[in-house]
Amino acid sequence: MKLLKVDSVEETKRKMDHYFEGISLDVEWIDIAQALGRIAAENLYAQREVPEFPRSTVDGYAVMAKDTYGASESLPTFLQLEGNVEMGEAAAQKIVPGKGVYVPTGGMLPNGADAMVMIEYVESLDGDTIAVYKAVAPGEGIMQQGEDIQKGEPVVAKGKKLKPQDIGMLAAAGIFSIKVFKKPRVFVISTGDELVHPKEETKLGQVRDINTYTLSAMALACNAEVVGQVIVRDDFQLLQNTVKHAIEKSDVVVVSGGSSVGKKDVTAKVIDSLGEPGVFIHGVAVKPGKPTIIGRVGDTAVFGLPGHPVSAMIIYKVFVEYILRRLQQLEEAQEVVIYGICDANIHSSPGKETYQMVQLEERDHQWIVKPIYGKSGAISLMTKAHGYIKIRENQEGIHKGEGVEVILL
Ligand SMILES: Nc1nc2c(c(=O)[nH]1)N[C@H]1C(S)=C(S)[C@@H](COP(=O)(O)OP(=O)(O)OC[C@H]3O[C@@H](n4cnc5c(N)ncnc54)[C@H](O)[C@@H]3O)O[C@H]1N2
Ligand code: MOO
Repeated sequence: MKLLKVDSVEETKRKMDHYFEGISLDVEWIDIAQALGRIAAENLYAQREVPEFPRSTVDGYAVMAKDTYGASESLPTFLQLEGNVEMGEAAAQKIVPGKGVYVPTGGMLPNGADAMVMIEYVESLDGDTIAVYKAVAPGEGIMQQGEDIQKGEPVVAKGKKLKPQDIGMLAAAGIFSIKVFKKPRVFVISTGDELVHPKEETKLGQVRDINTYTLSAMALACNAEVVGQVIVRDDFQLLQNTVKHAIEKSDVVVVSGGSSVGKKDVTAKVIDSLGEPGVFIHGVAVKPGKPTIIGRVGDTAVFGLPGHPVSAMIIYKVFVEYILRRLQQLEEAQEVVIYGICDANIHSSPGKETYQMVQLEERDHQWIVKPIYGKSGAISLMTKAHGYIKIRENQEGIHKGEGVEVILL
């Protein structure tokens, strides 16, 4: 019987790993200025060291630390001033015992100097002599050559999603053009005889399409490119033509609706009709979202998500994002998790991994996690939720007062 035997979440992920073994996105070269959110397709190593010369981290005087030993507010050390270092210019001076040179923050440290005394602890006496009122240790107030980045050091690993700081790091390390994975192309289809475009007037019984909007937005949030967004009737031929076209244009096709086993639920048959290996999952032990379909046609992943807007979003997060991460060989988990204390007992569905929507409230420096309830057709549930908790299939719900992990939405 269909949908009576379903796979667990772990089994489903294992099967996805198996069916998508060796499939990944093509790569392209881009300028680092365009690389935010893109995923590095190779390990990158620094082409230069940073800083390229020892620099002062304060406004003050470059000295030999040992000249300042014993100096204090009541007993200063007197040094001969050897002029200034200018910003952006090489330091021409050489520090020998008994000498000091003025260096601004970021300026080059003259040869021989091994510490900086901040200007606050120095008095300029006659233009040639300075009184130093504080002892400094070697290395104080200095950033050594190569201290930030060593030449040849790994700066970005393959599979890293690039953040603003990574782009700054690449610029500093002398890398301006990088190989990244192409953005995954996602095609979103809503199927249902009842569905109409949300701008249209409806007749009784018709339903305005929500899923192409939420699912496309979720794809964009994962840095994917949305290459199609359409509504199709529950008609085998029509859906087959649309999914066939979508497969040709994309890496991931997401069909919502028609995933169950009703007479008009044709998504699984359509996927199977379009090529090998076809559907390898129909039914997952999750709540919501049990009738989930996952297949592969050629190198394209094809998903049949439950039509209910909440279920479609949850299944997208759990399985479509999993495949998007896999295709891009993304290293880090994308989920942002926080810890809190559950404010009420939560029931689970034995044998199913349950995703419970929650709201968060900060109380006494702690996050209080409150379950919120609604039908899986109610999109408002998702807008009210700050996140969700996962209750494992063998876990008997959660007790009030228990600590839980919340995955933020
Ligand atoms: N005999 C069984 N029936 C059902 C089972 C089951 O295990 N055995 N599972 C139920 C569950 S759970 C779900 S979820 C649904 C999923 O069914 P479908 O994927 O076939 O979804 P539809 O019937 O097409 O739609 C469900 C519901 O959602 C509305 N919908 C669909 N698409 C959209 C859209 N793009 N925007 C807004 N709303 C949409 C649709 O009008 C329906 O009300 O199956 C159960 N049945
Ligand atoms: O599992 Mo269905 O997704 O609850 O409505």
